[in-house]
Amino acid sequence: MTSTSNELTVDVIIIGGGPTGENVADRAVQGGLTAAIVERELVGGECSYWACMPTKALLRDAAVLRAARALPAAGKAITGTLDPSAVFTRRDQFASSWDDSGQVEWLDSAGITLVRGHGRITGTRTVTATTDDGATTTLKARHAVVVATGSAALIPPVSGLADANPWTNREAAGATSVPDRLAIIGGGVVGAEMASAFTALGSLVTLVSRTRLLPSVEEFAGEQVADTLRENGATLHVDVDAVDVRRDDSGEVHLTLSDDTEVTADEVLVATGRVPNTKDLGLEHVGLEPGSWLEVDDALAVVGGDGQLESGWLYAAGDVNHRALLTHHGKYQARALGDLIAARARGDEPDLSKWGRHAATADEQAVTQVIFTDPEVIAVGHTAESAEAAGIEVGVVDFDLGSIAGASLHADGYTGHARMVLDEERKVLVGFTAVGPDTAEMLHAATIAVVGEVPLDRLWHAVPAYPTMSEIWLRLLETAGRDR
Ligand SMILES: Cc1cc2nc3c(=O)[nH]c(=O)nc-3n(C[C@H](O)[C@H](O)[C@H](O)COP(=O)(O)OP(=O)(O)OC[C@H]3O[C@@H](n4cnc5c(N)ncnc54)[C@H](O)[C@@H]3O)c2cc1C
Ligand SMILES: NC(=O)c1ccc[n+]([C@@H]2O[C@H](COP(=O)([O-])OP(=O)(O)OC[C@H]3O[C@@H](n4cnc5c(N)ncnc54)[C@H](O)[C@@H]3O)[C@@H](O)[C@H]2O)c1
Repeated sequence: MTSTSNELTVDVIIIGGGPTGENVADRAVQGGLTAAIVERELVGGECSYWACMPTKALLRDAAVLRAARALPAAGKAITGTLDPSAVFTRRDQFASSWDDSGQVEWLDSAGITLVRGHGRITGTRTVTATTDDGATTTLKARHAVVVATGSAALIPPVSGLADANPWTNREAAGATSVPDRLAIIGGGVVGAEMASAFTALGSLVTLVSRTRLLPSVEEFAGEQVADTLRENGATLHVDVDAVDVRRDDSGEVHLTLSDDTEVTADEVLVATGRVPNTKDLGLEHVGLEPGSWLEVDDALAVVGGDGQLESGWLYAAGDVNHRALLTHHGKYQARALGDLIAARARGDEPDLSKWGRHAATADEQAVTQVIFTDPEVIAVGHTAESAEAAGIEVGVVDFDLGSIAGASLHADGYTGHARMVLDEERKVLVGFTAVGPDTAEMLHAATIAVVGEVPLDRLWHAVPAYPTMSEIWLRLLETAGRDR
């Protein structure tokens, strides 16, 4: 059988049909351009099938159960335990049973062309997509090529680990049974969320972390999550590395830690960060290093290379540019970039000023994140430490979230904490972090305050309703003092 080869010319080619790629294409089409997405696996990307959605579905039932158990009468009404198979069934729905036909329908309805296959840059404004059976499509872009190929789990060079058949986020998100004993290497967001999920599902979890738990957020938040994990039966080894991992003939996995502790488990999950999906992308054709994160300028145009990129036709958005490895930030970049490519195609100058239409300023000043652990962590903008490092005149204001009337109504024994980080010179909020059950939906108020650079004296006029947990804002302001 001979393989087929096709040719296609469009205005914009997007390699990678994850949330970022889909949104770049959508905005470009809305801007009057034609767009084609090249996707080698499932349209919808890591987020839809092996990351955000399925993992949050694994966590949700346990969160509801906990909330009910925190109230005496509701708690009494709960007579059973969590049924993992029912959790997995609902998770399957949220991963669309790993079938992307719904997303493909959406692409059709949005007027975006889908080309199945592995995309490689083969020249200036040229991408070749190759399917598993060797069929190729050569795509030419009139205006731009966007790399939105995302990231994959990093398997660190720990002796024996790669041969021990470790789980990555894919096996954890798609688990069909609950291991009796689960070892997790990595105490970042994936490690902490999956420790919460599998502890609730019934695994005996042992988490090994090189750093304190959740090192990217304020220390108090990681500490409360660590305390809760321990209370729920997990074992945490912090400030140690896994140095050796072996799976024996019986299927058990044995980990040796840098402090000589031995851990035995049924499965080991690697959650030690991400690598960019750029290894086999043809980057060498434009003088870039295969396997590297793609560095971009303010317009999200890829910088470096051997001179072929000078006319600014190659862009990178989402995880692959390493600005903020979060779906909502990838989509935010995508909206700015799709509009920017359309503007440049019309001959218009993009608006790259701070907070301008085509600038992804929030990636630098207001990254938002909800960590769906037990309890949840919410964060926007700076931590006290990162504000200090950025040369800001830092003011830190803390308050006990559990002492807010709304929180004590929400759950008996509610425990939580909140911090605002102030720029004392400009008298604005530059960061906010809180930890506590059911805080996720409280994040956006903080985001608006940070992005809007709302002066502190105006924030006093944003009156939180009584008795809600949002009264934390009033208490933080009172603690800061009106004449600060
Ligand atoms: C366990 C886990 C949980 C997470 N939870 C959250 C969360 O709750 N909230 C949140 O905001 N973020 C979360 N994230 C992060 C989030 O998943 C990523 O930030 C997001 O998926 C990035 O989107 P993207 O479009 O840039 O890349 P991806 O979603 O990785 O999509 C890239 C697409 O490109 C395709 N591709 C790659 N190379 C090629 C090629 N050469 N040719 C053709 N196609 C290619 C891939 O098949 C994929 O479909 C989580 C991550 C993990 C690992
Ligand atoms: N709710 C969410 O928003 C959400 C959920 C999951 C993942 N994500 C995103 O996915 C990305 C990847 O998450 P992640 O947890 O894999 O990475 P991460 O960078 O957040 O954490 C990795 C952790 O592993 C540790 N580590 C690295 N090598 C190690 C080793 N050899 N031994 C022991 N520990 C080691 C690091 O010190 C770090 O604490 C994050 O950037 C995160 O933003 C977001």
